[in-house]
Amino acid sequence: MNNKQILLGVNIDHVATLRQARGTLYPEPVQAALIAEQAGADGITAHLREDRRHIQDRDIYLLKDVLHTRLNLEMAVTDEMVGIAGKVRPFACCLVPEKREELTTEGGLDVAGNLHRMQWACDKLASAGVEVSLFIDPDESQIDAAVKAGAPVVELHTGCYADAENPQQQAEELARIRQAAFYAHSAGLQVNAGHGLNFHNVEAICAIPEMVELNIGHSIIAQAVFSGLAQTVRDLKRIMRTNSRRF
Ligand SMILES: CC(=O)[C@@H](O)[C@H](O)COP(=O)(O)O
Ligand SMILES: NCC(=O)COP(=O)(O)O
Repeated sequence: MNNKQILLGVNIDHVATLRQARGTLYPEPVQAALIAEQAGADGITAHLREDRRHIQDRDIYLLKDVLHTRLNLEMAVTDEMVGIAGKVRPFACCLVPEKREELTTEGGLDVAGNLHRMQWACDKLASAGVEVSLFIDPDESQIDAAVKAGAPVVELHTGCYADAENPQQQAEELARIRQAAFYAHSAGLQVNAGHGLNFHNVEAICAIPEMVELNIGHSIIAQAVFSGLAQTVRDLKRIMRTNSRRF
């Protein structure tokens, strides 16, 4: 079992969404990242999408230079993105699926169906000193494939849990995540989770003892509109500390 408090990675994508909406220089995602760190974020996540709809290349290079915690670069498994990661050398890269037409990430990577490509990306990034995380559905076949691909970390996609339409469906999705976390930890993987987590649904995920880190973005930036970013991060960290079962 893990023996530390569960960690919070703050995803700042949607600070950049607000900036890109008008093509202004503000709000500055890098400023948001530093505020989040000072408020207790254990790391900063940023998703450099192929279409650059929010985070820009310059954001990633600046974040790498100024963060005091660590940068988790989310990216698609493409030659371009692996090349950028090799130049930036963030602490970690989380490999995610991308579809140009998607509103947001719609599911986990199909590692099992693209094993050689995933092995290639894991090898390239590991040789650059980057910790690789694979963003996957809470599915044992994908966990097995992540081990074969050589990734040390998986991030379990919590979107179906977050988007559940009723308490029964949410309970079923939570059970899937719990089982996947146990299975992945038993396989020697570090277990993270993310997507769609918020102040109302995060407690049950925090209570999963194998859970090491949660990456949360959209709900933090949304709440920050009302409470401010620093206070929002402090509030969420308090909820996570209270409900964490890591010992
Ligand atoms: C992989 C994931 O769930 C998010 O980290 C991802 O960043 C979502 O994409 P958008 O930030 O573009 O909504
Ligand atoms: N990988 C999940 C993440 O970084 C943030 O996802 P969301 O909280 O913006 O849905």
